[in-house]
Amino acid sequence: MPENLVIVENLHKSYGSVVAVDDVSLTVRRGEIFGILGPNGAGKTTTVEAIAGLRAPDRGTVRVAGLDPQADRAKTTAVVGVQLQAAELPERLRVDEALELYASFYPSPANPAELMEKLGLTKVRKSAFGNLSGGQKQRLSIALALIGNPQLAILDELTTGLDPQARRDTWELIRQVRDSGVTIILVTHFMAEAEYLCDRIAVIDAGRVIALDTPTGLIGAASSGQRISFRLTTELDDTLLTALPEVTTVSRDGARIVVEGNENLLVPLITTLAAHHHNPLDLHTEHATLDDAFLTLAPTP
Ligand SMILES: Nc1ncnc2c1ncn2[C@@H]1O[C@H](COP(=O)(O)OP(=O)(O)OP(=O)(O)O)[C@@H](O)[C@H]1O
Repeated sequence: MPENLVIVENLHKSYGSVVAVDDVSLTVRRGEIFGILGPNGAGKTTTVEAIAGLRAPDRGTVRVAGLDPQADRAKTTAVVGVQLQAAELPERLRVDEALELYASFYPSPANPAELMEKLGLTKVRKSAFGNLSGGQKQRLSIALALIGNPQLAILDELTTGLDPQARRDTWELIRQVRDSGVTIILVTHFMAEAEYLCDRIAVIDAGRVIALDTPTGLIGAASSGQRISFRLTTELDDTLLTALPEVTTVSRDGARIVVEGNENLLVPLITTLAAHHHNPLDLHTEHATLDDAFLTLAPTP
């Protein structure tokens, strides 16, 4: 089996005069949770729709398990499960009916009862779609993406609108799905979600991939490292600190002194302060997060 399940090369798609995807290239490895992150309108949904065979690219190539999703539509449908943004079902359709209906579209579907059990839907199997909670609707949409026994599941804006507990539960579910052997592409706006779940992330902005790395790699590449703040009751000569090779900036935030620098900042900072009889109070260290990296990579205009 090839290691790369999805290969996208130089994908381009316009809607009239709007360039949705300008030039996207990426590969998704078998067995990973691959995140696609980007601001509104960046081209994320169009990219995953092209991978699923739901959009014909204007230019470029897409391969999923060696198939061309446009030319091999039927075969691709059997390989890719899609949970797209705001998927709505008829209000009165019951959970078990929805799964049985979707199962009938696939050549070798999963067993609906087993899937309901796995996704915690057994209790609500006789409930109508319209009566489900947000979290239950989301779990049903994941179940529908998995009913065809896909190799690849595409999940778009999976946890939007869910409360923190339901979001956490969904994250655990996604990990279980991956551990059962399904490769996952996750489109998300939530940095914490991408940081927690994804093995690698492509950051897309204005139709192009502007960064592609592990969450840790992205954070390291885009941030200056560490930020430490504290108060002093003594007067500080900033040059004491700016002279340290680990320090990049020294600034003030009200009464607090804020020092930014690399990951090794803490020890030289404290020893230098102590050597000059400064006693830092209320000291906080902050590490950069994916949020910081994202704002550096794709700042809002
Ligand atoms: N069917 C369509 N017809 C015309 N323009 C479209 C269509 N679908 C998307 N667009 C435009 O293409 C651009 C990219 O849209 P796309 O939905 O791929 O971005 P996105 O990154 O998924 O955005 P969001 O995070 O807001 O869902 C946007 O400017 C959008 O308005």
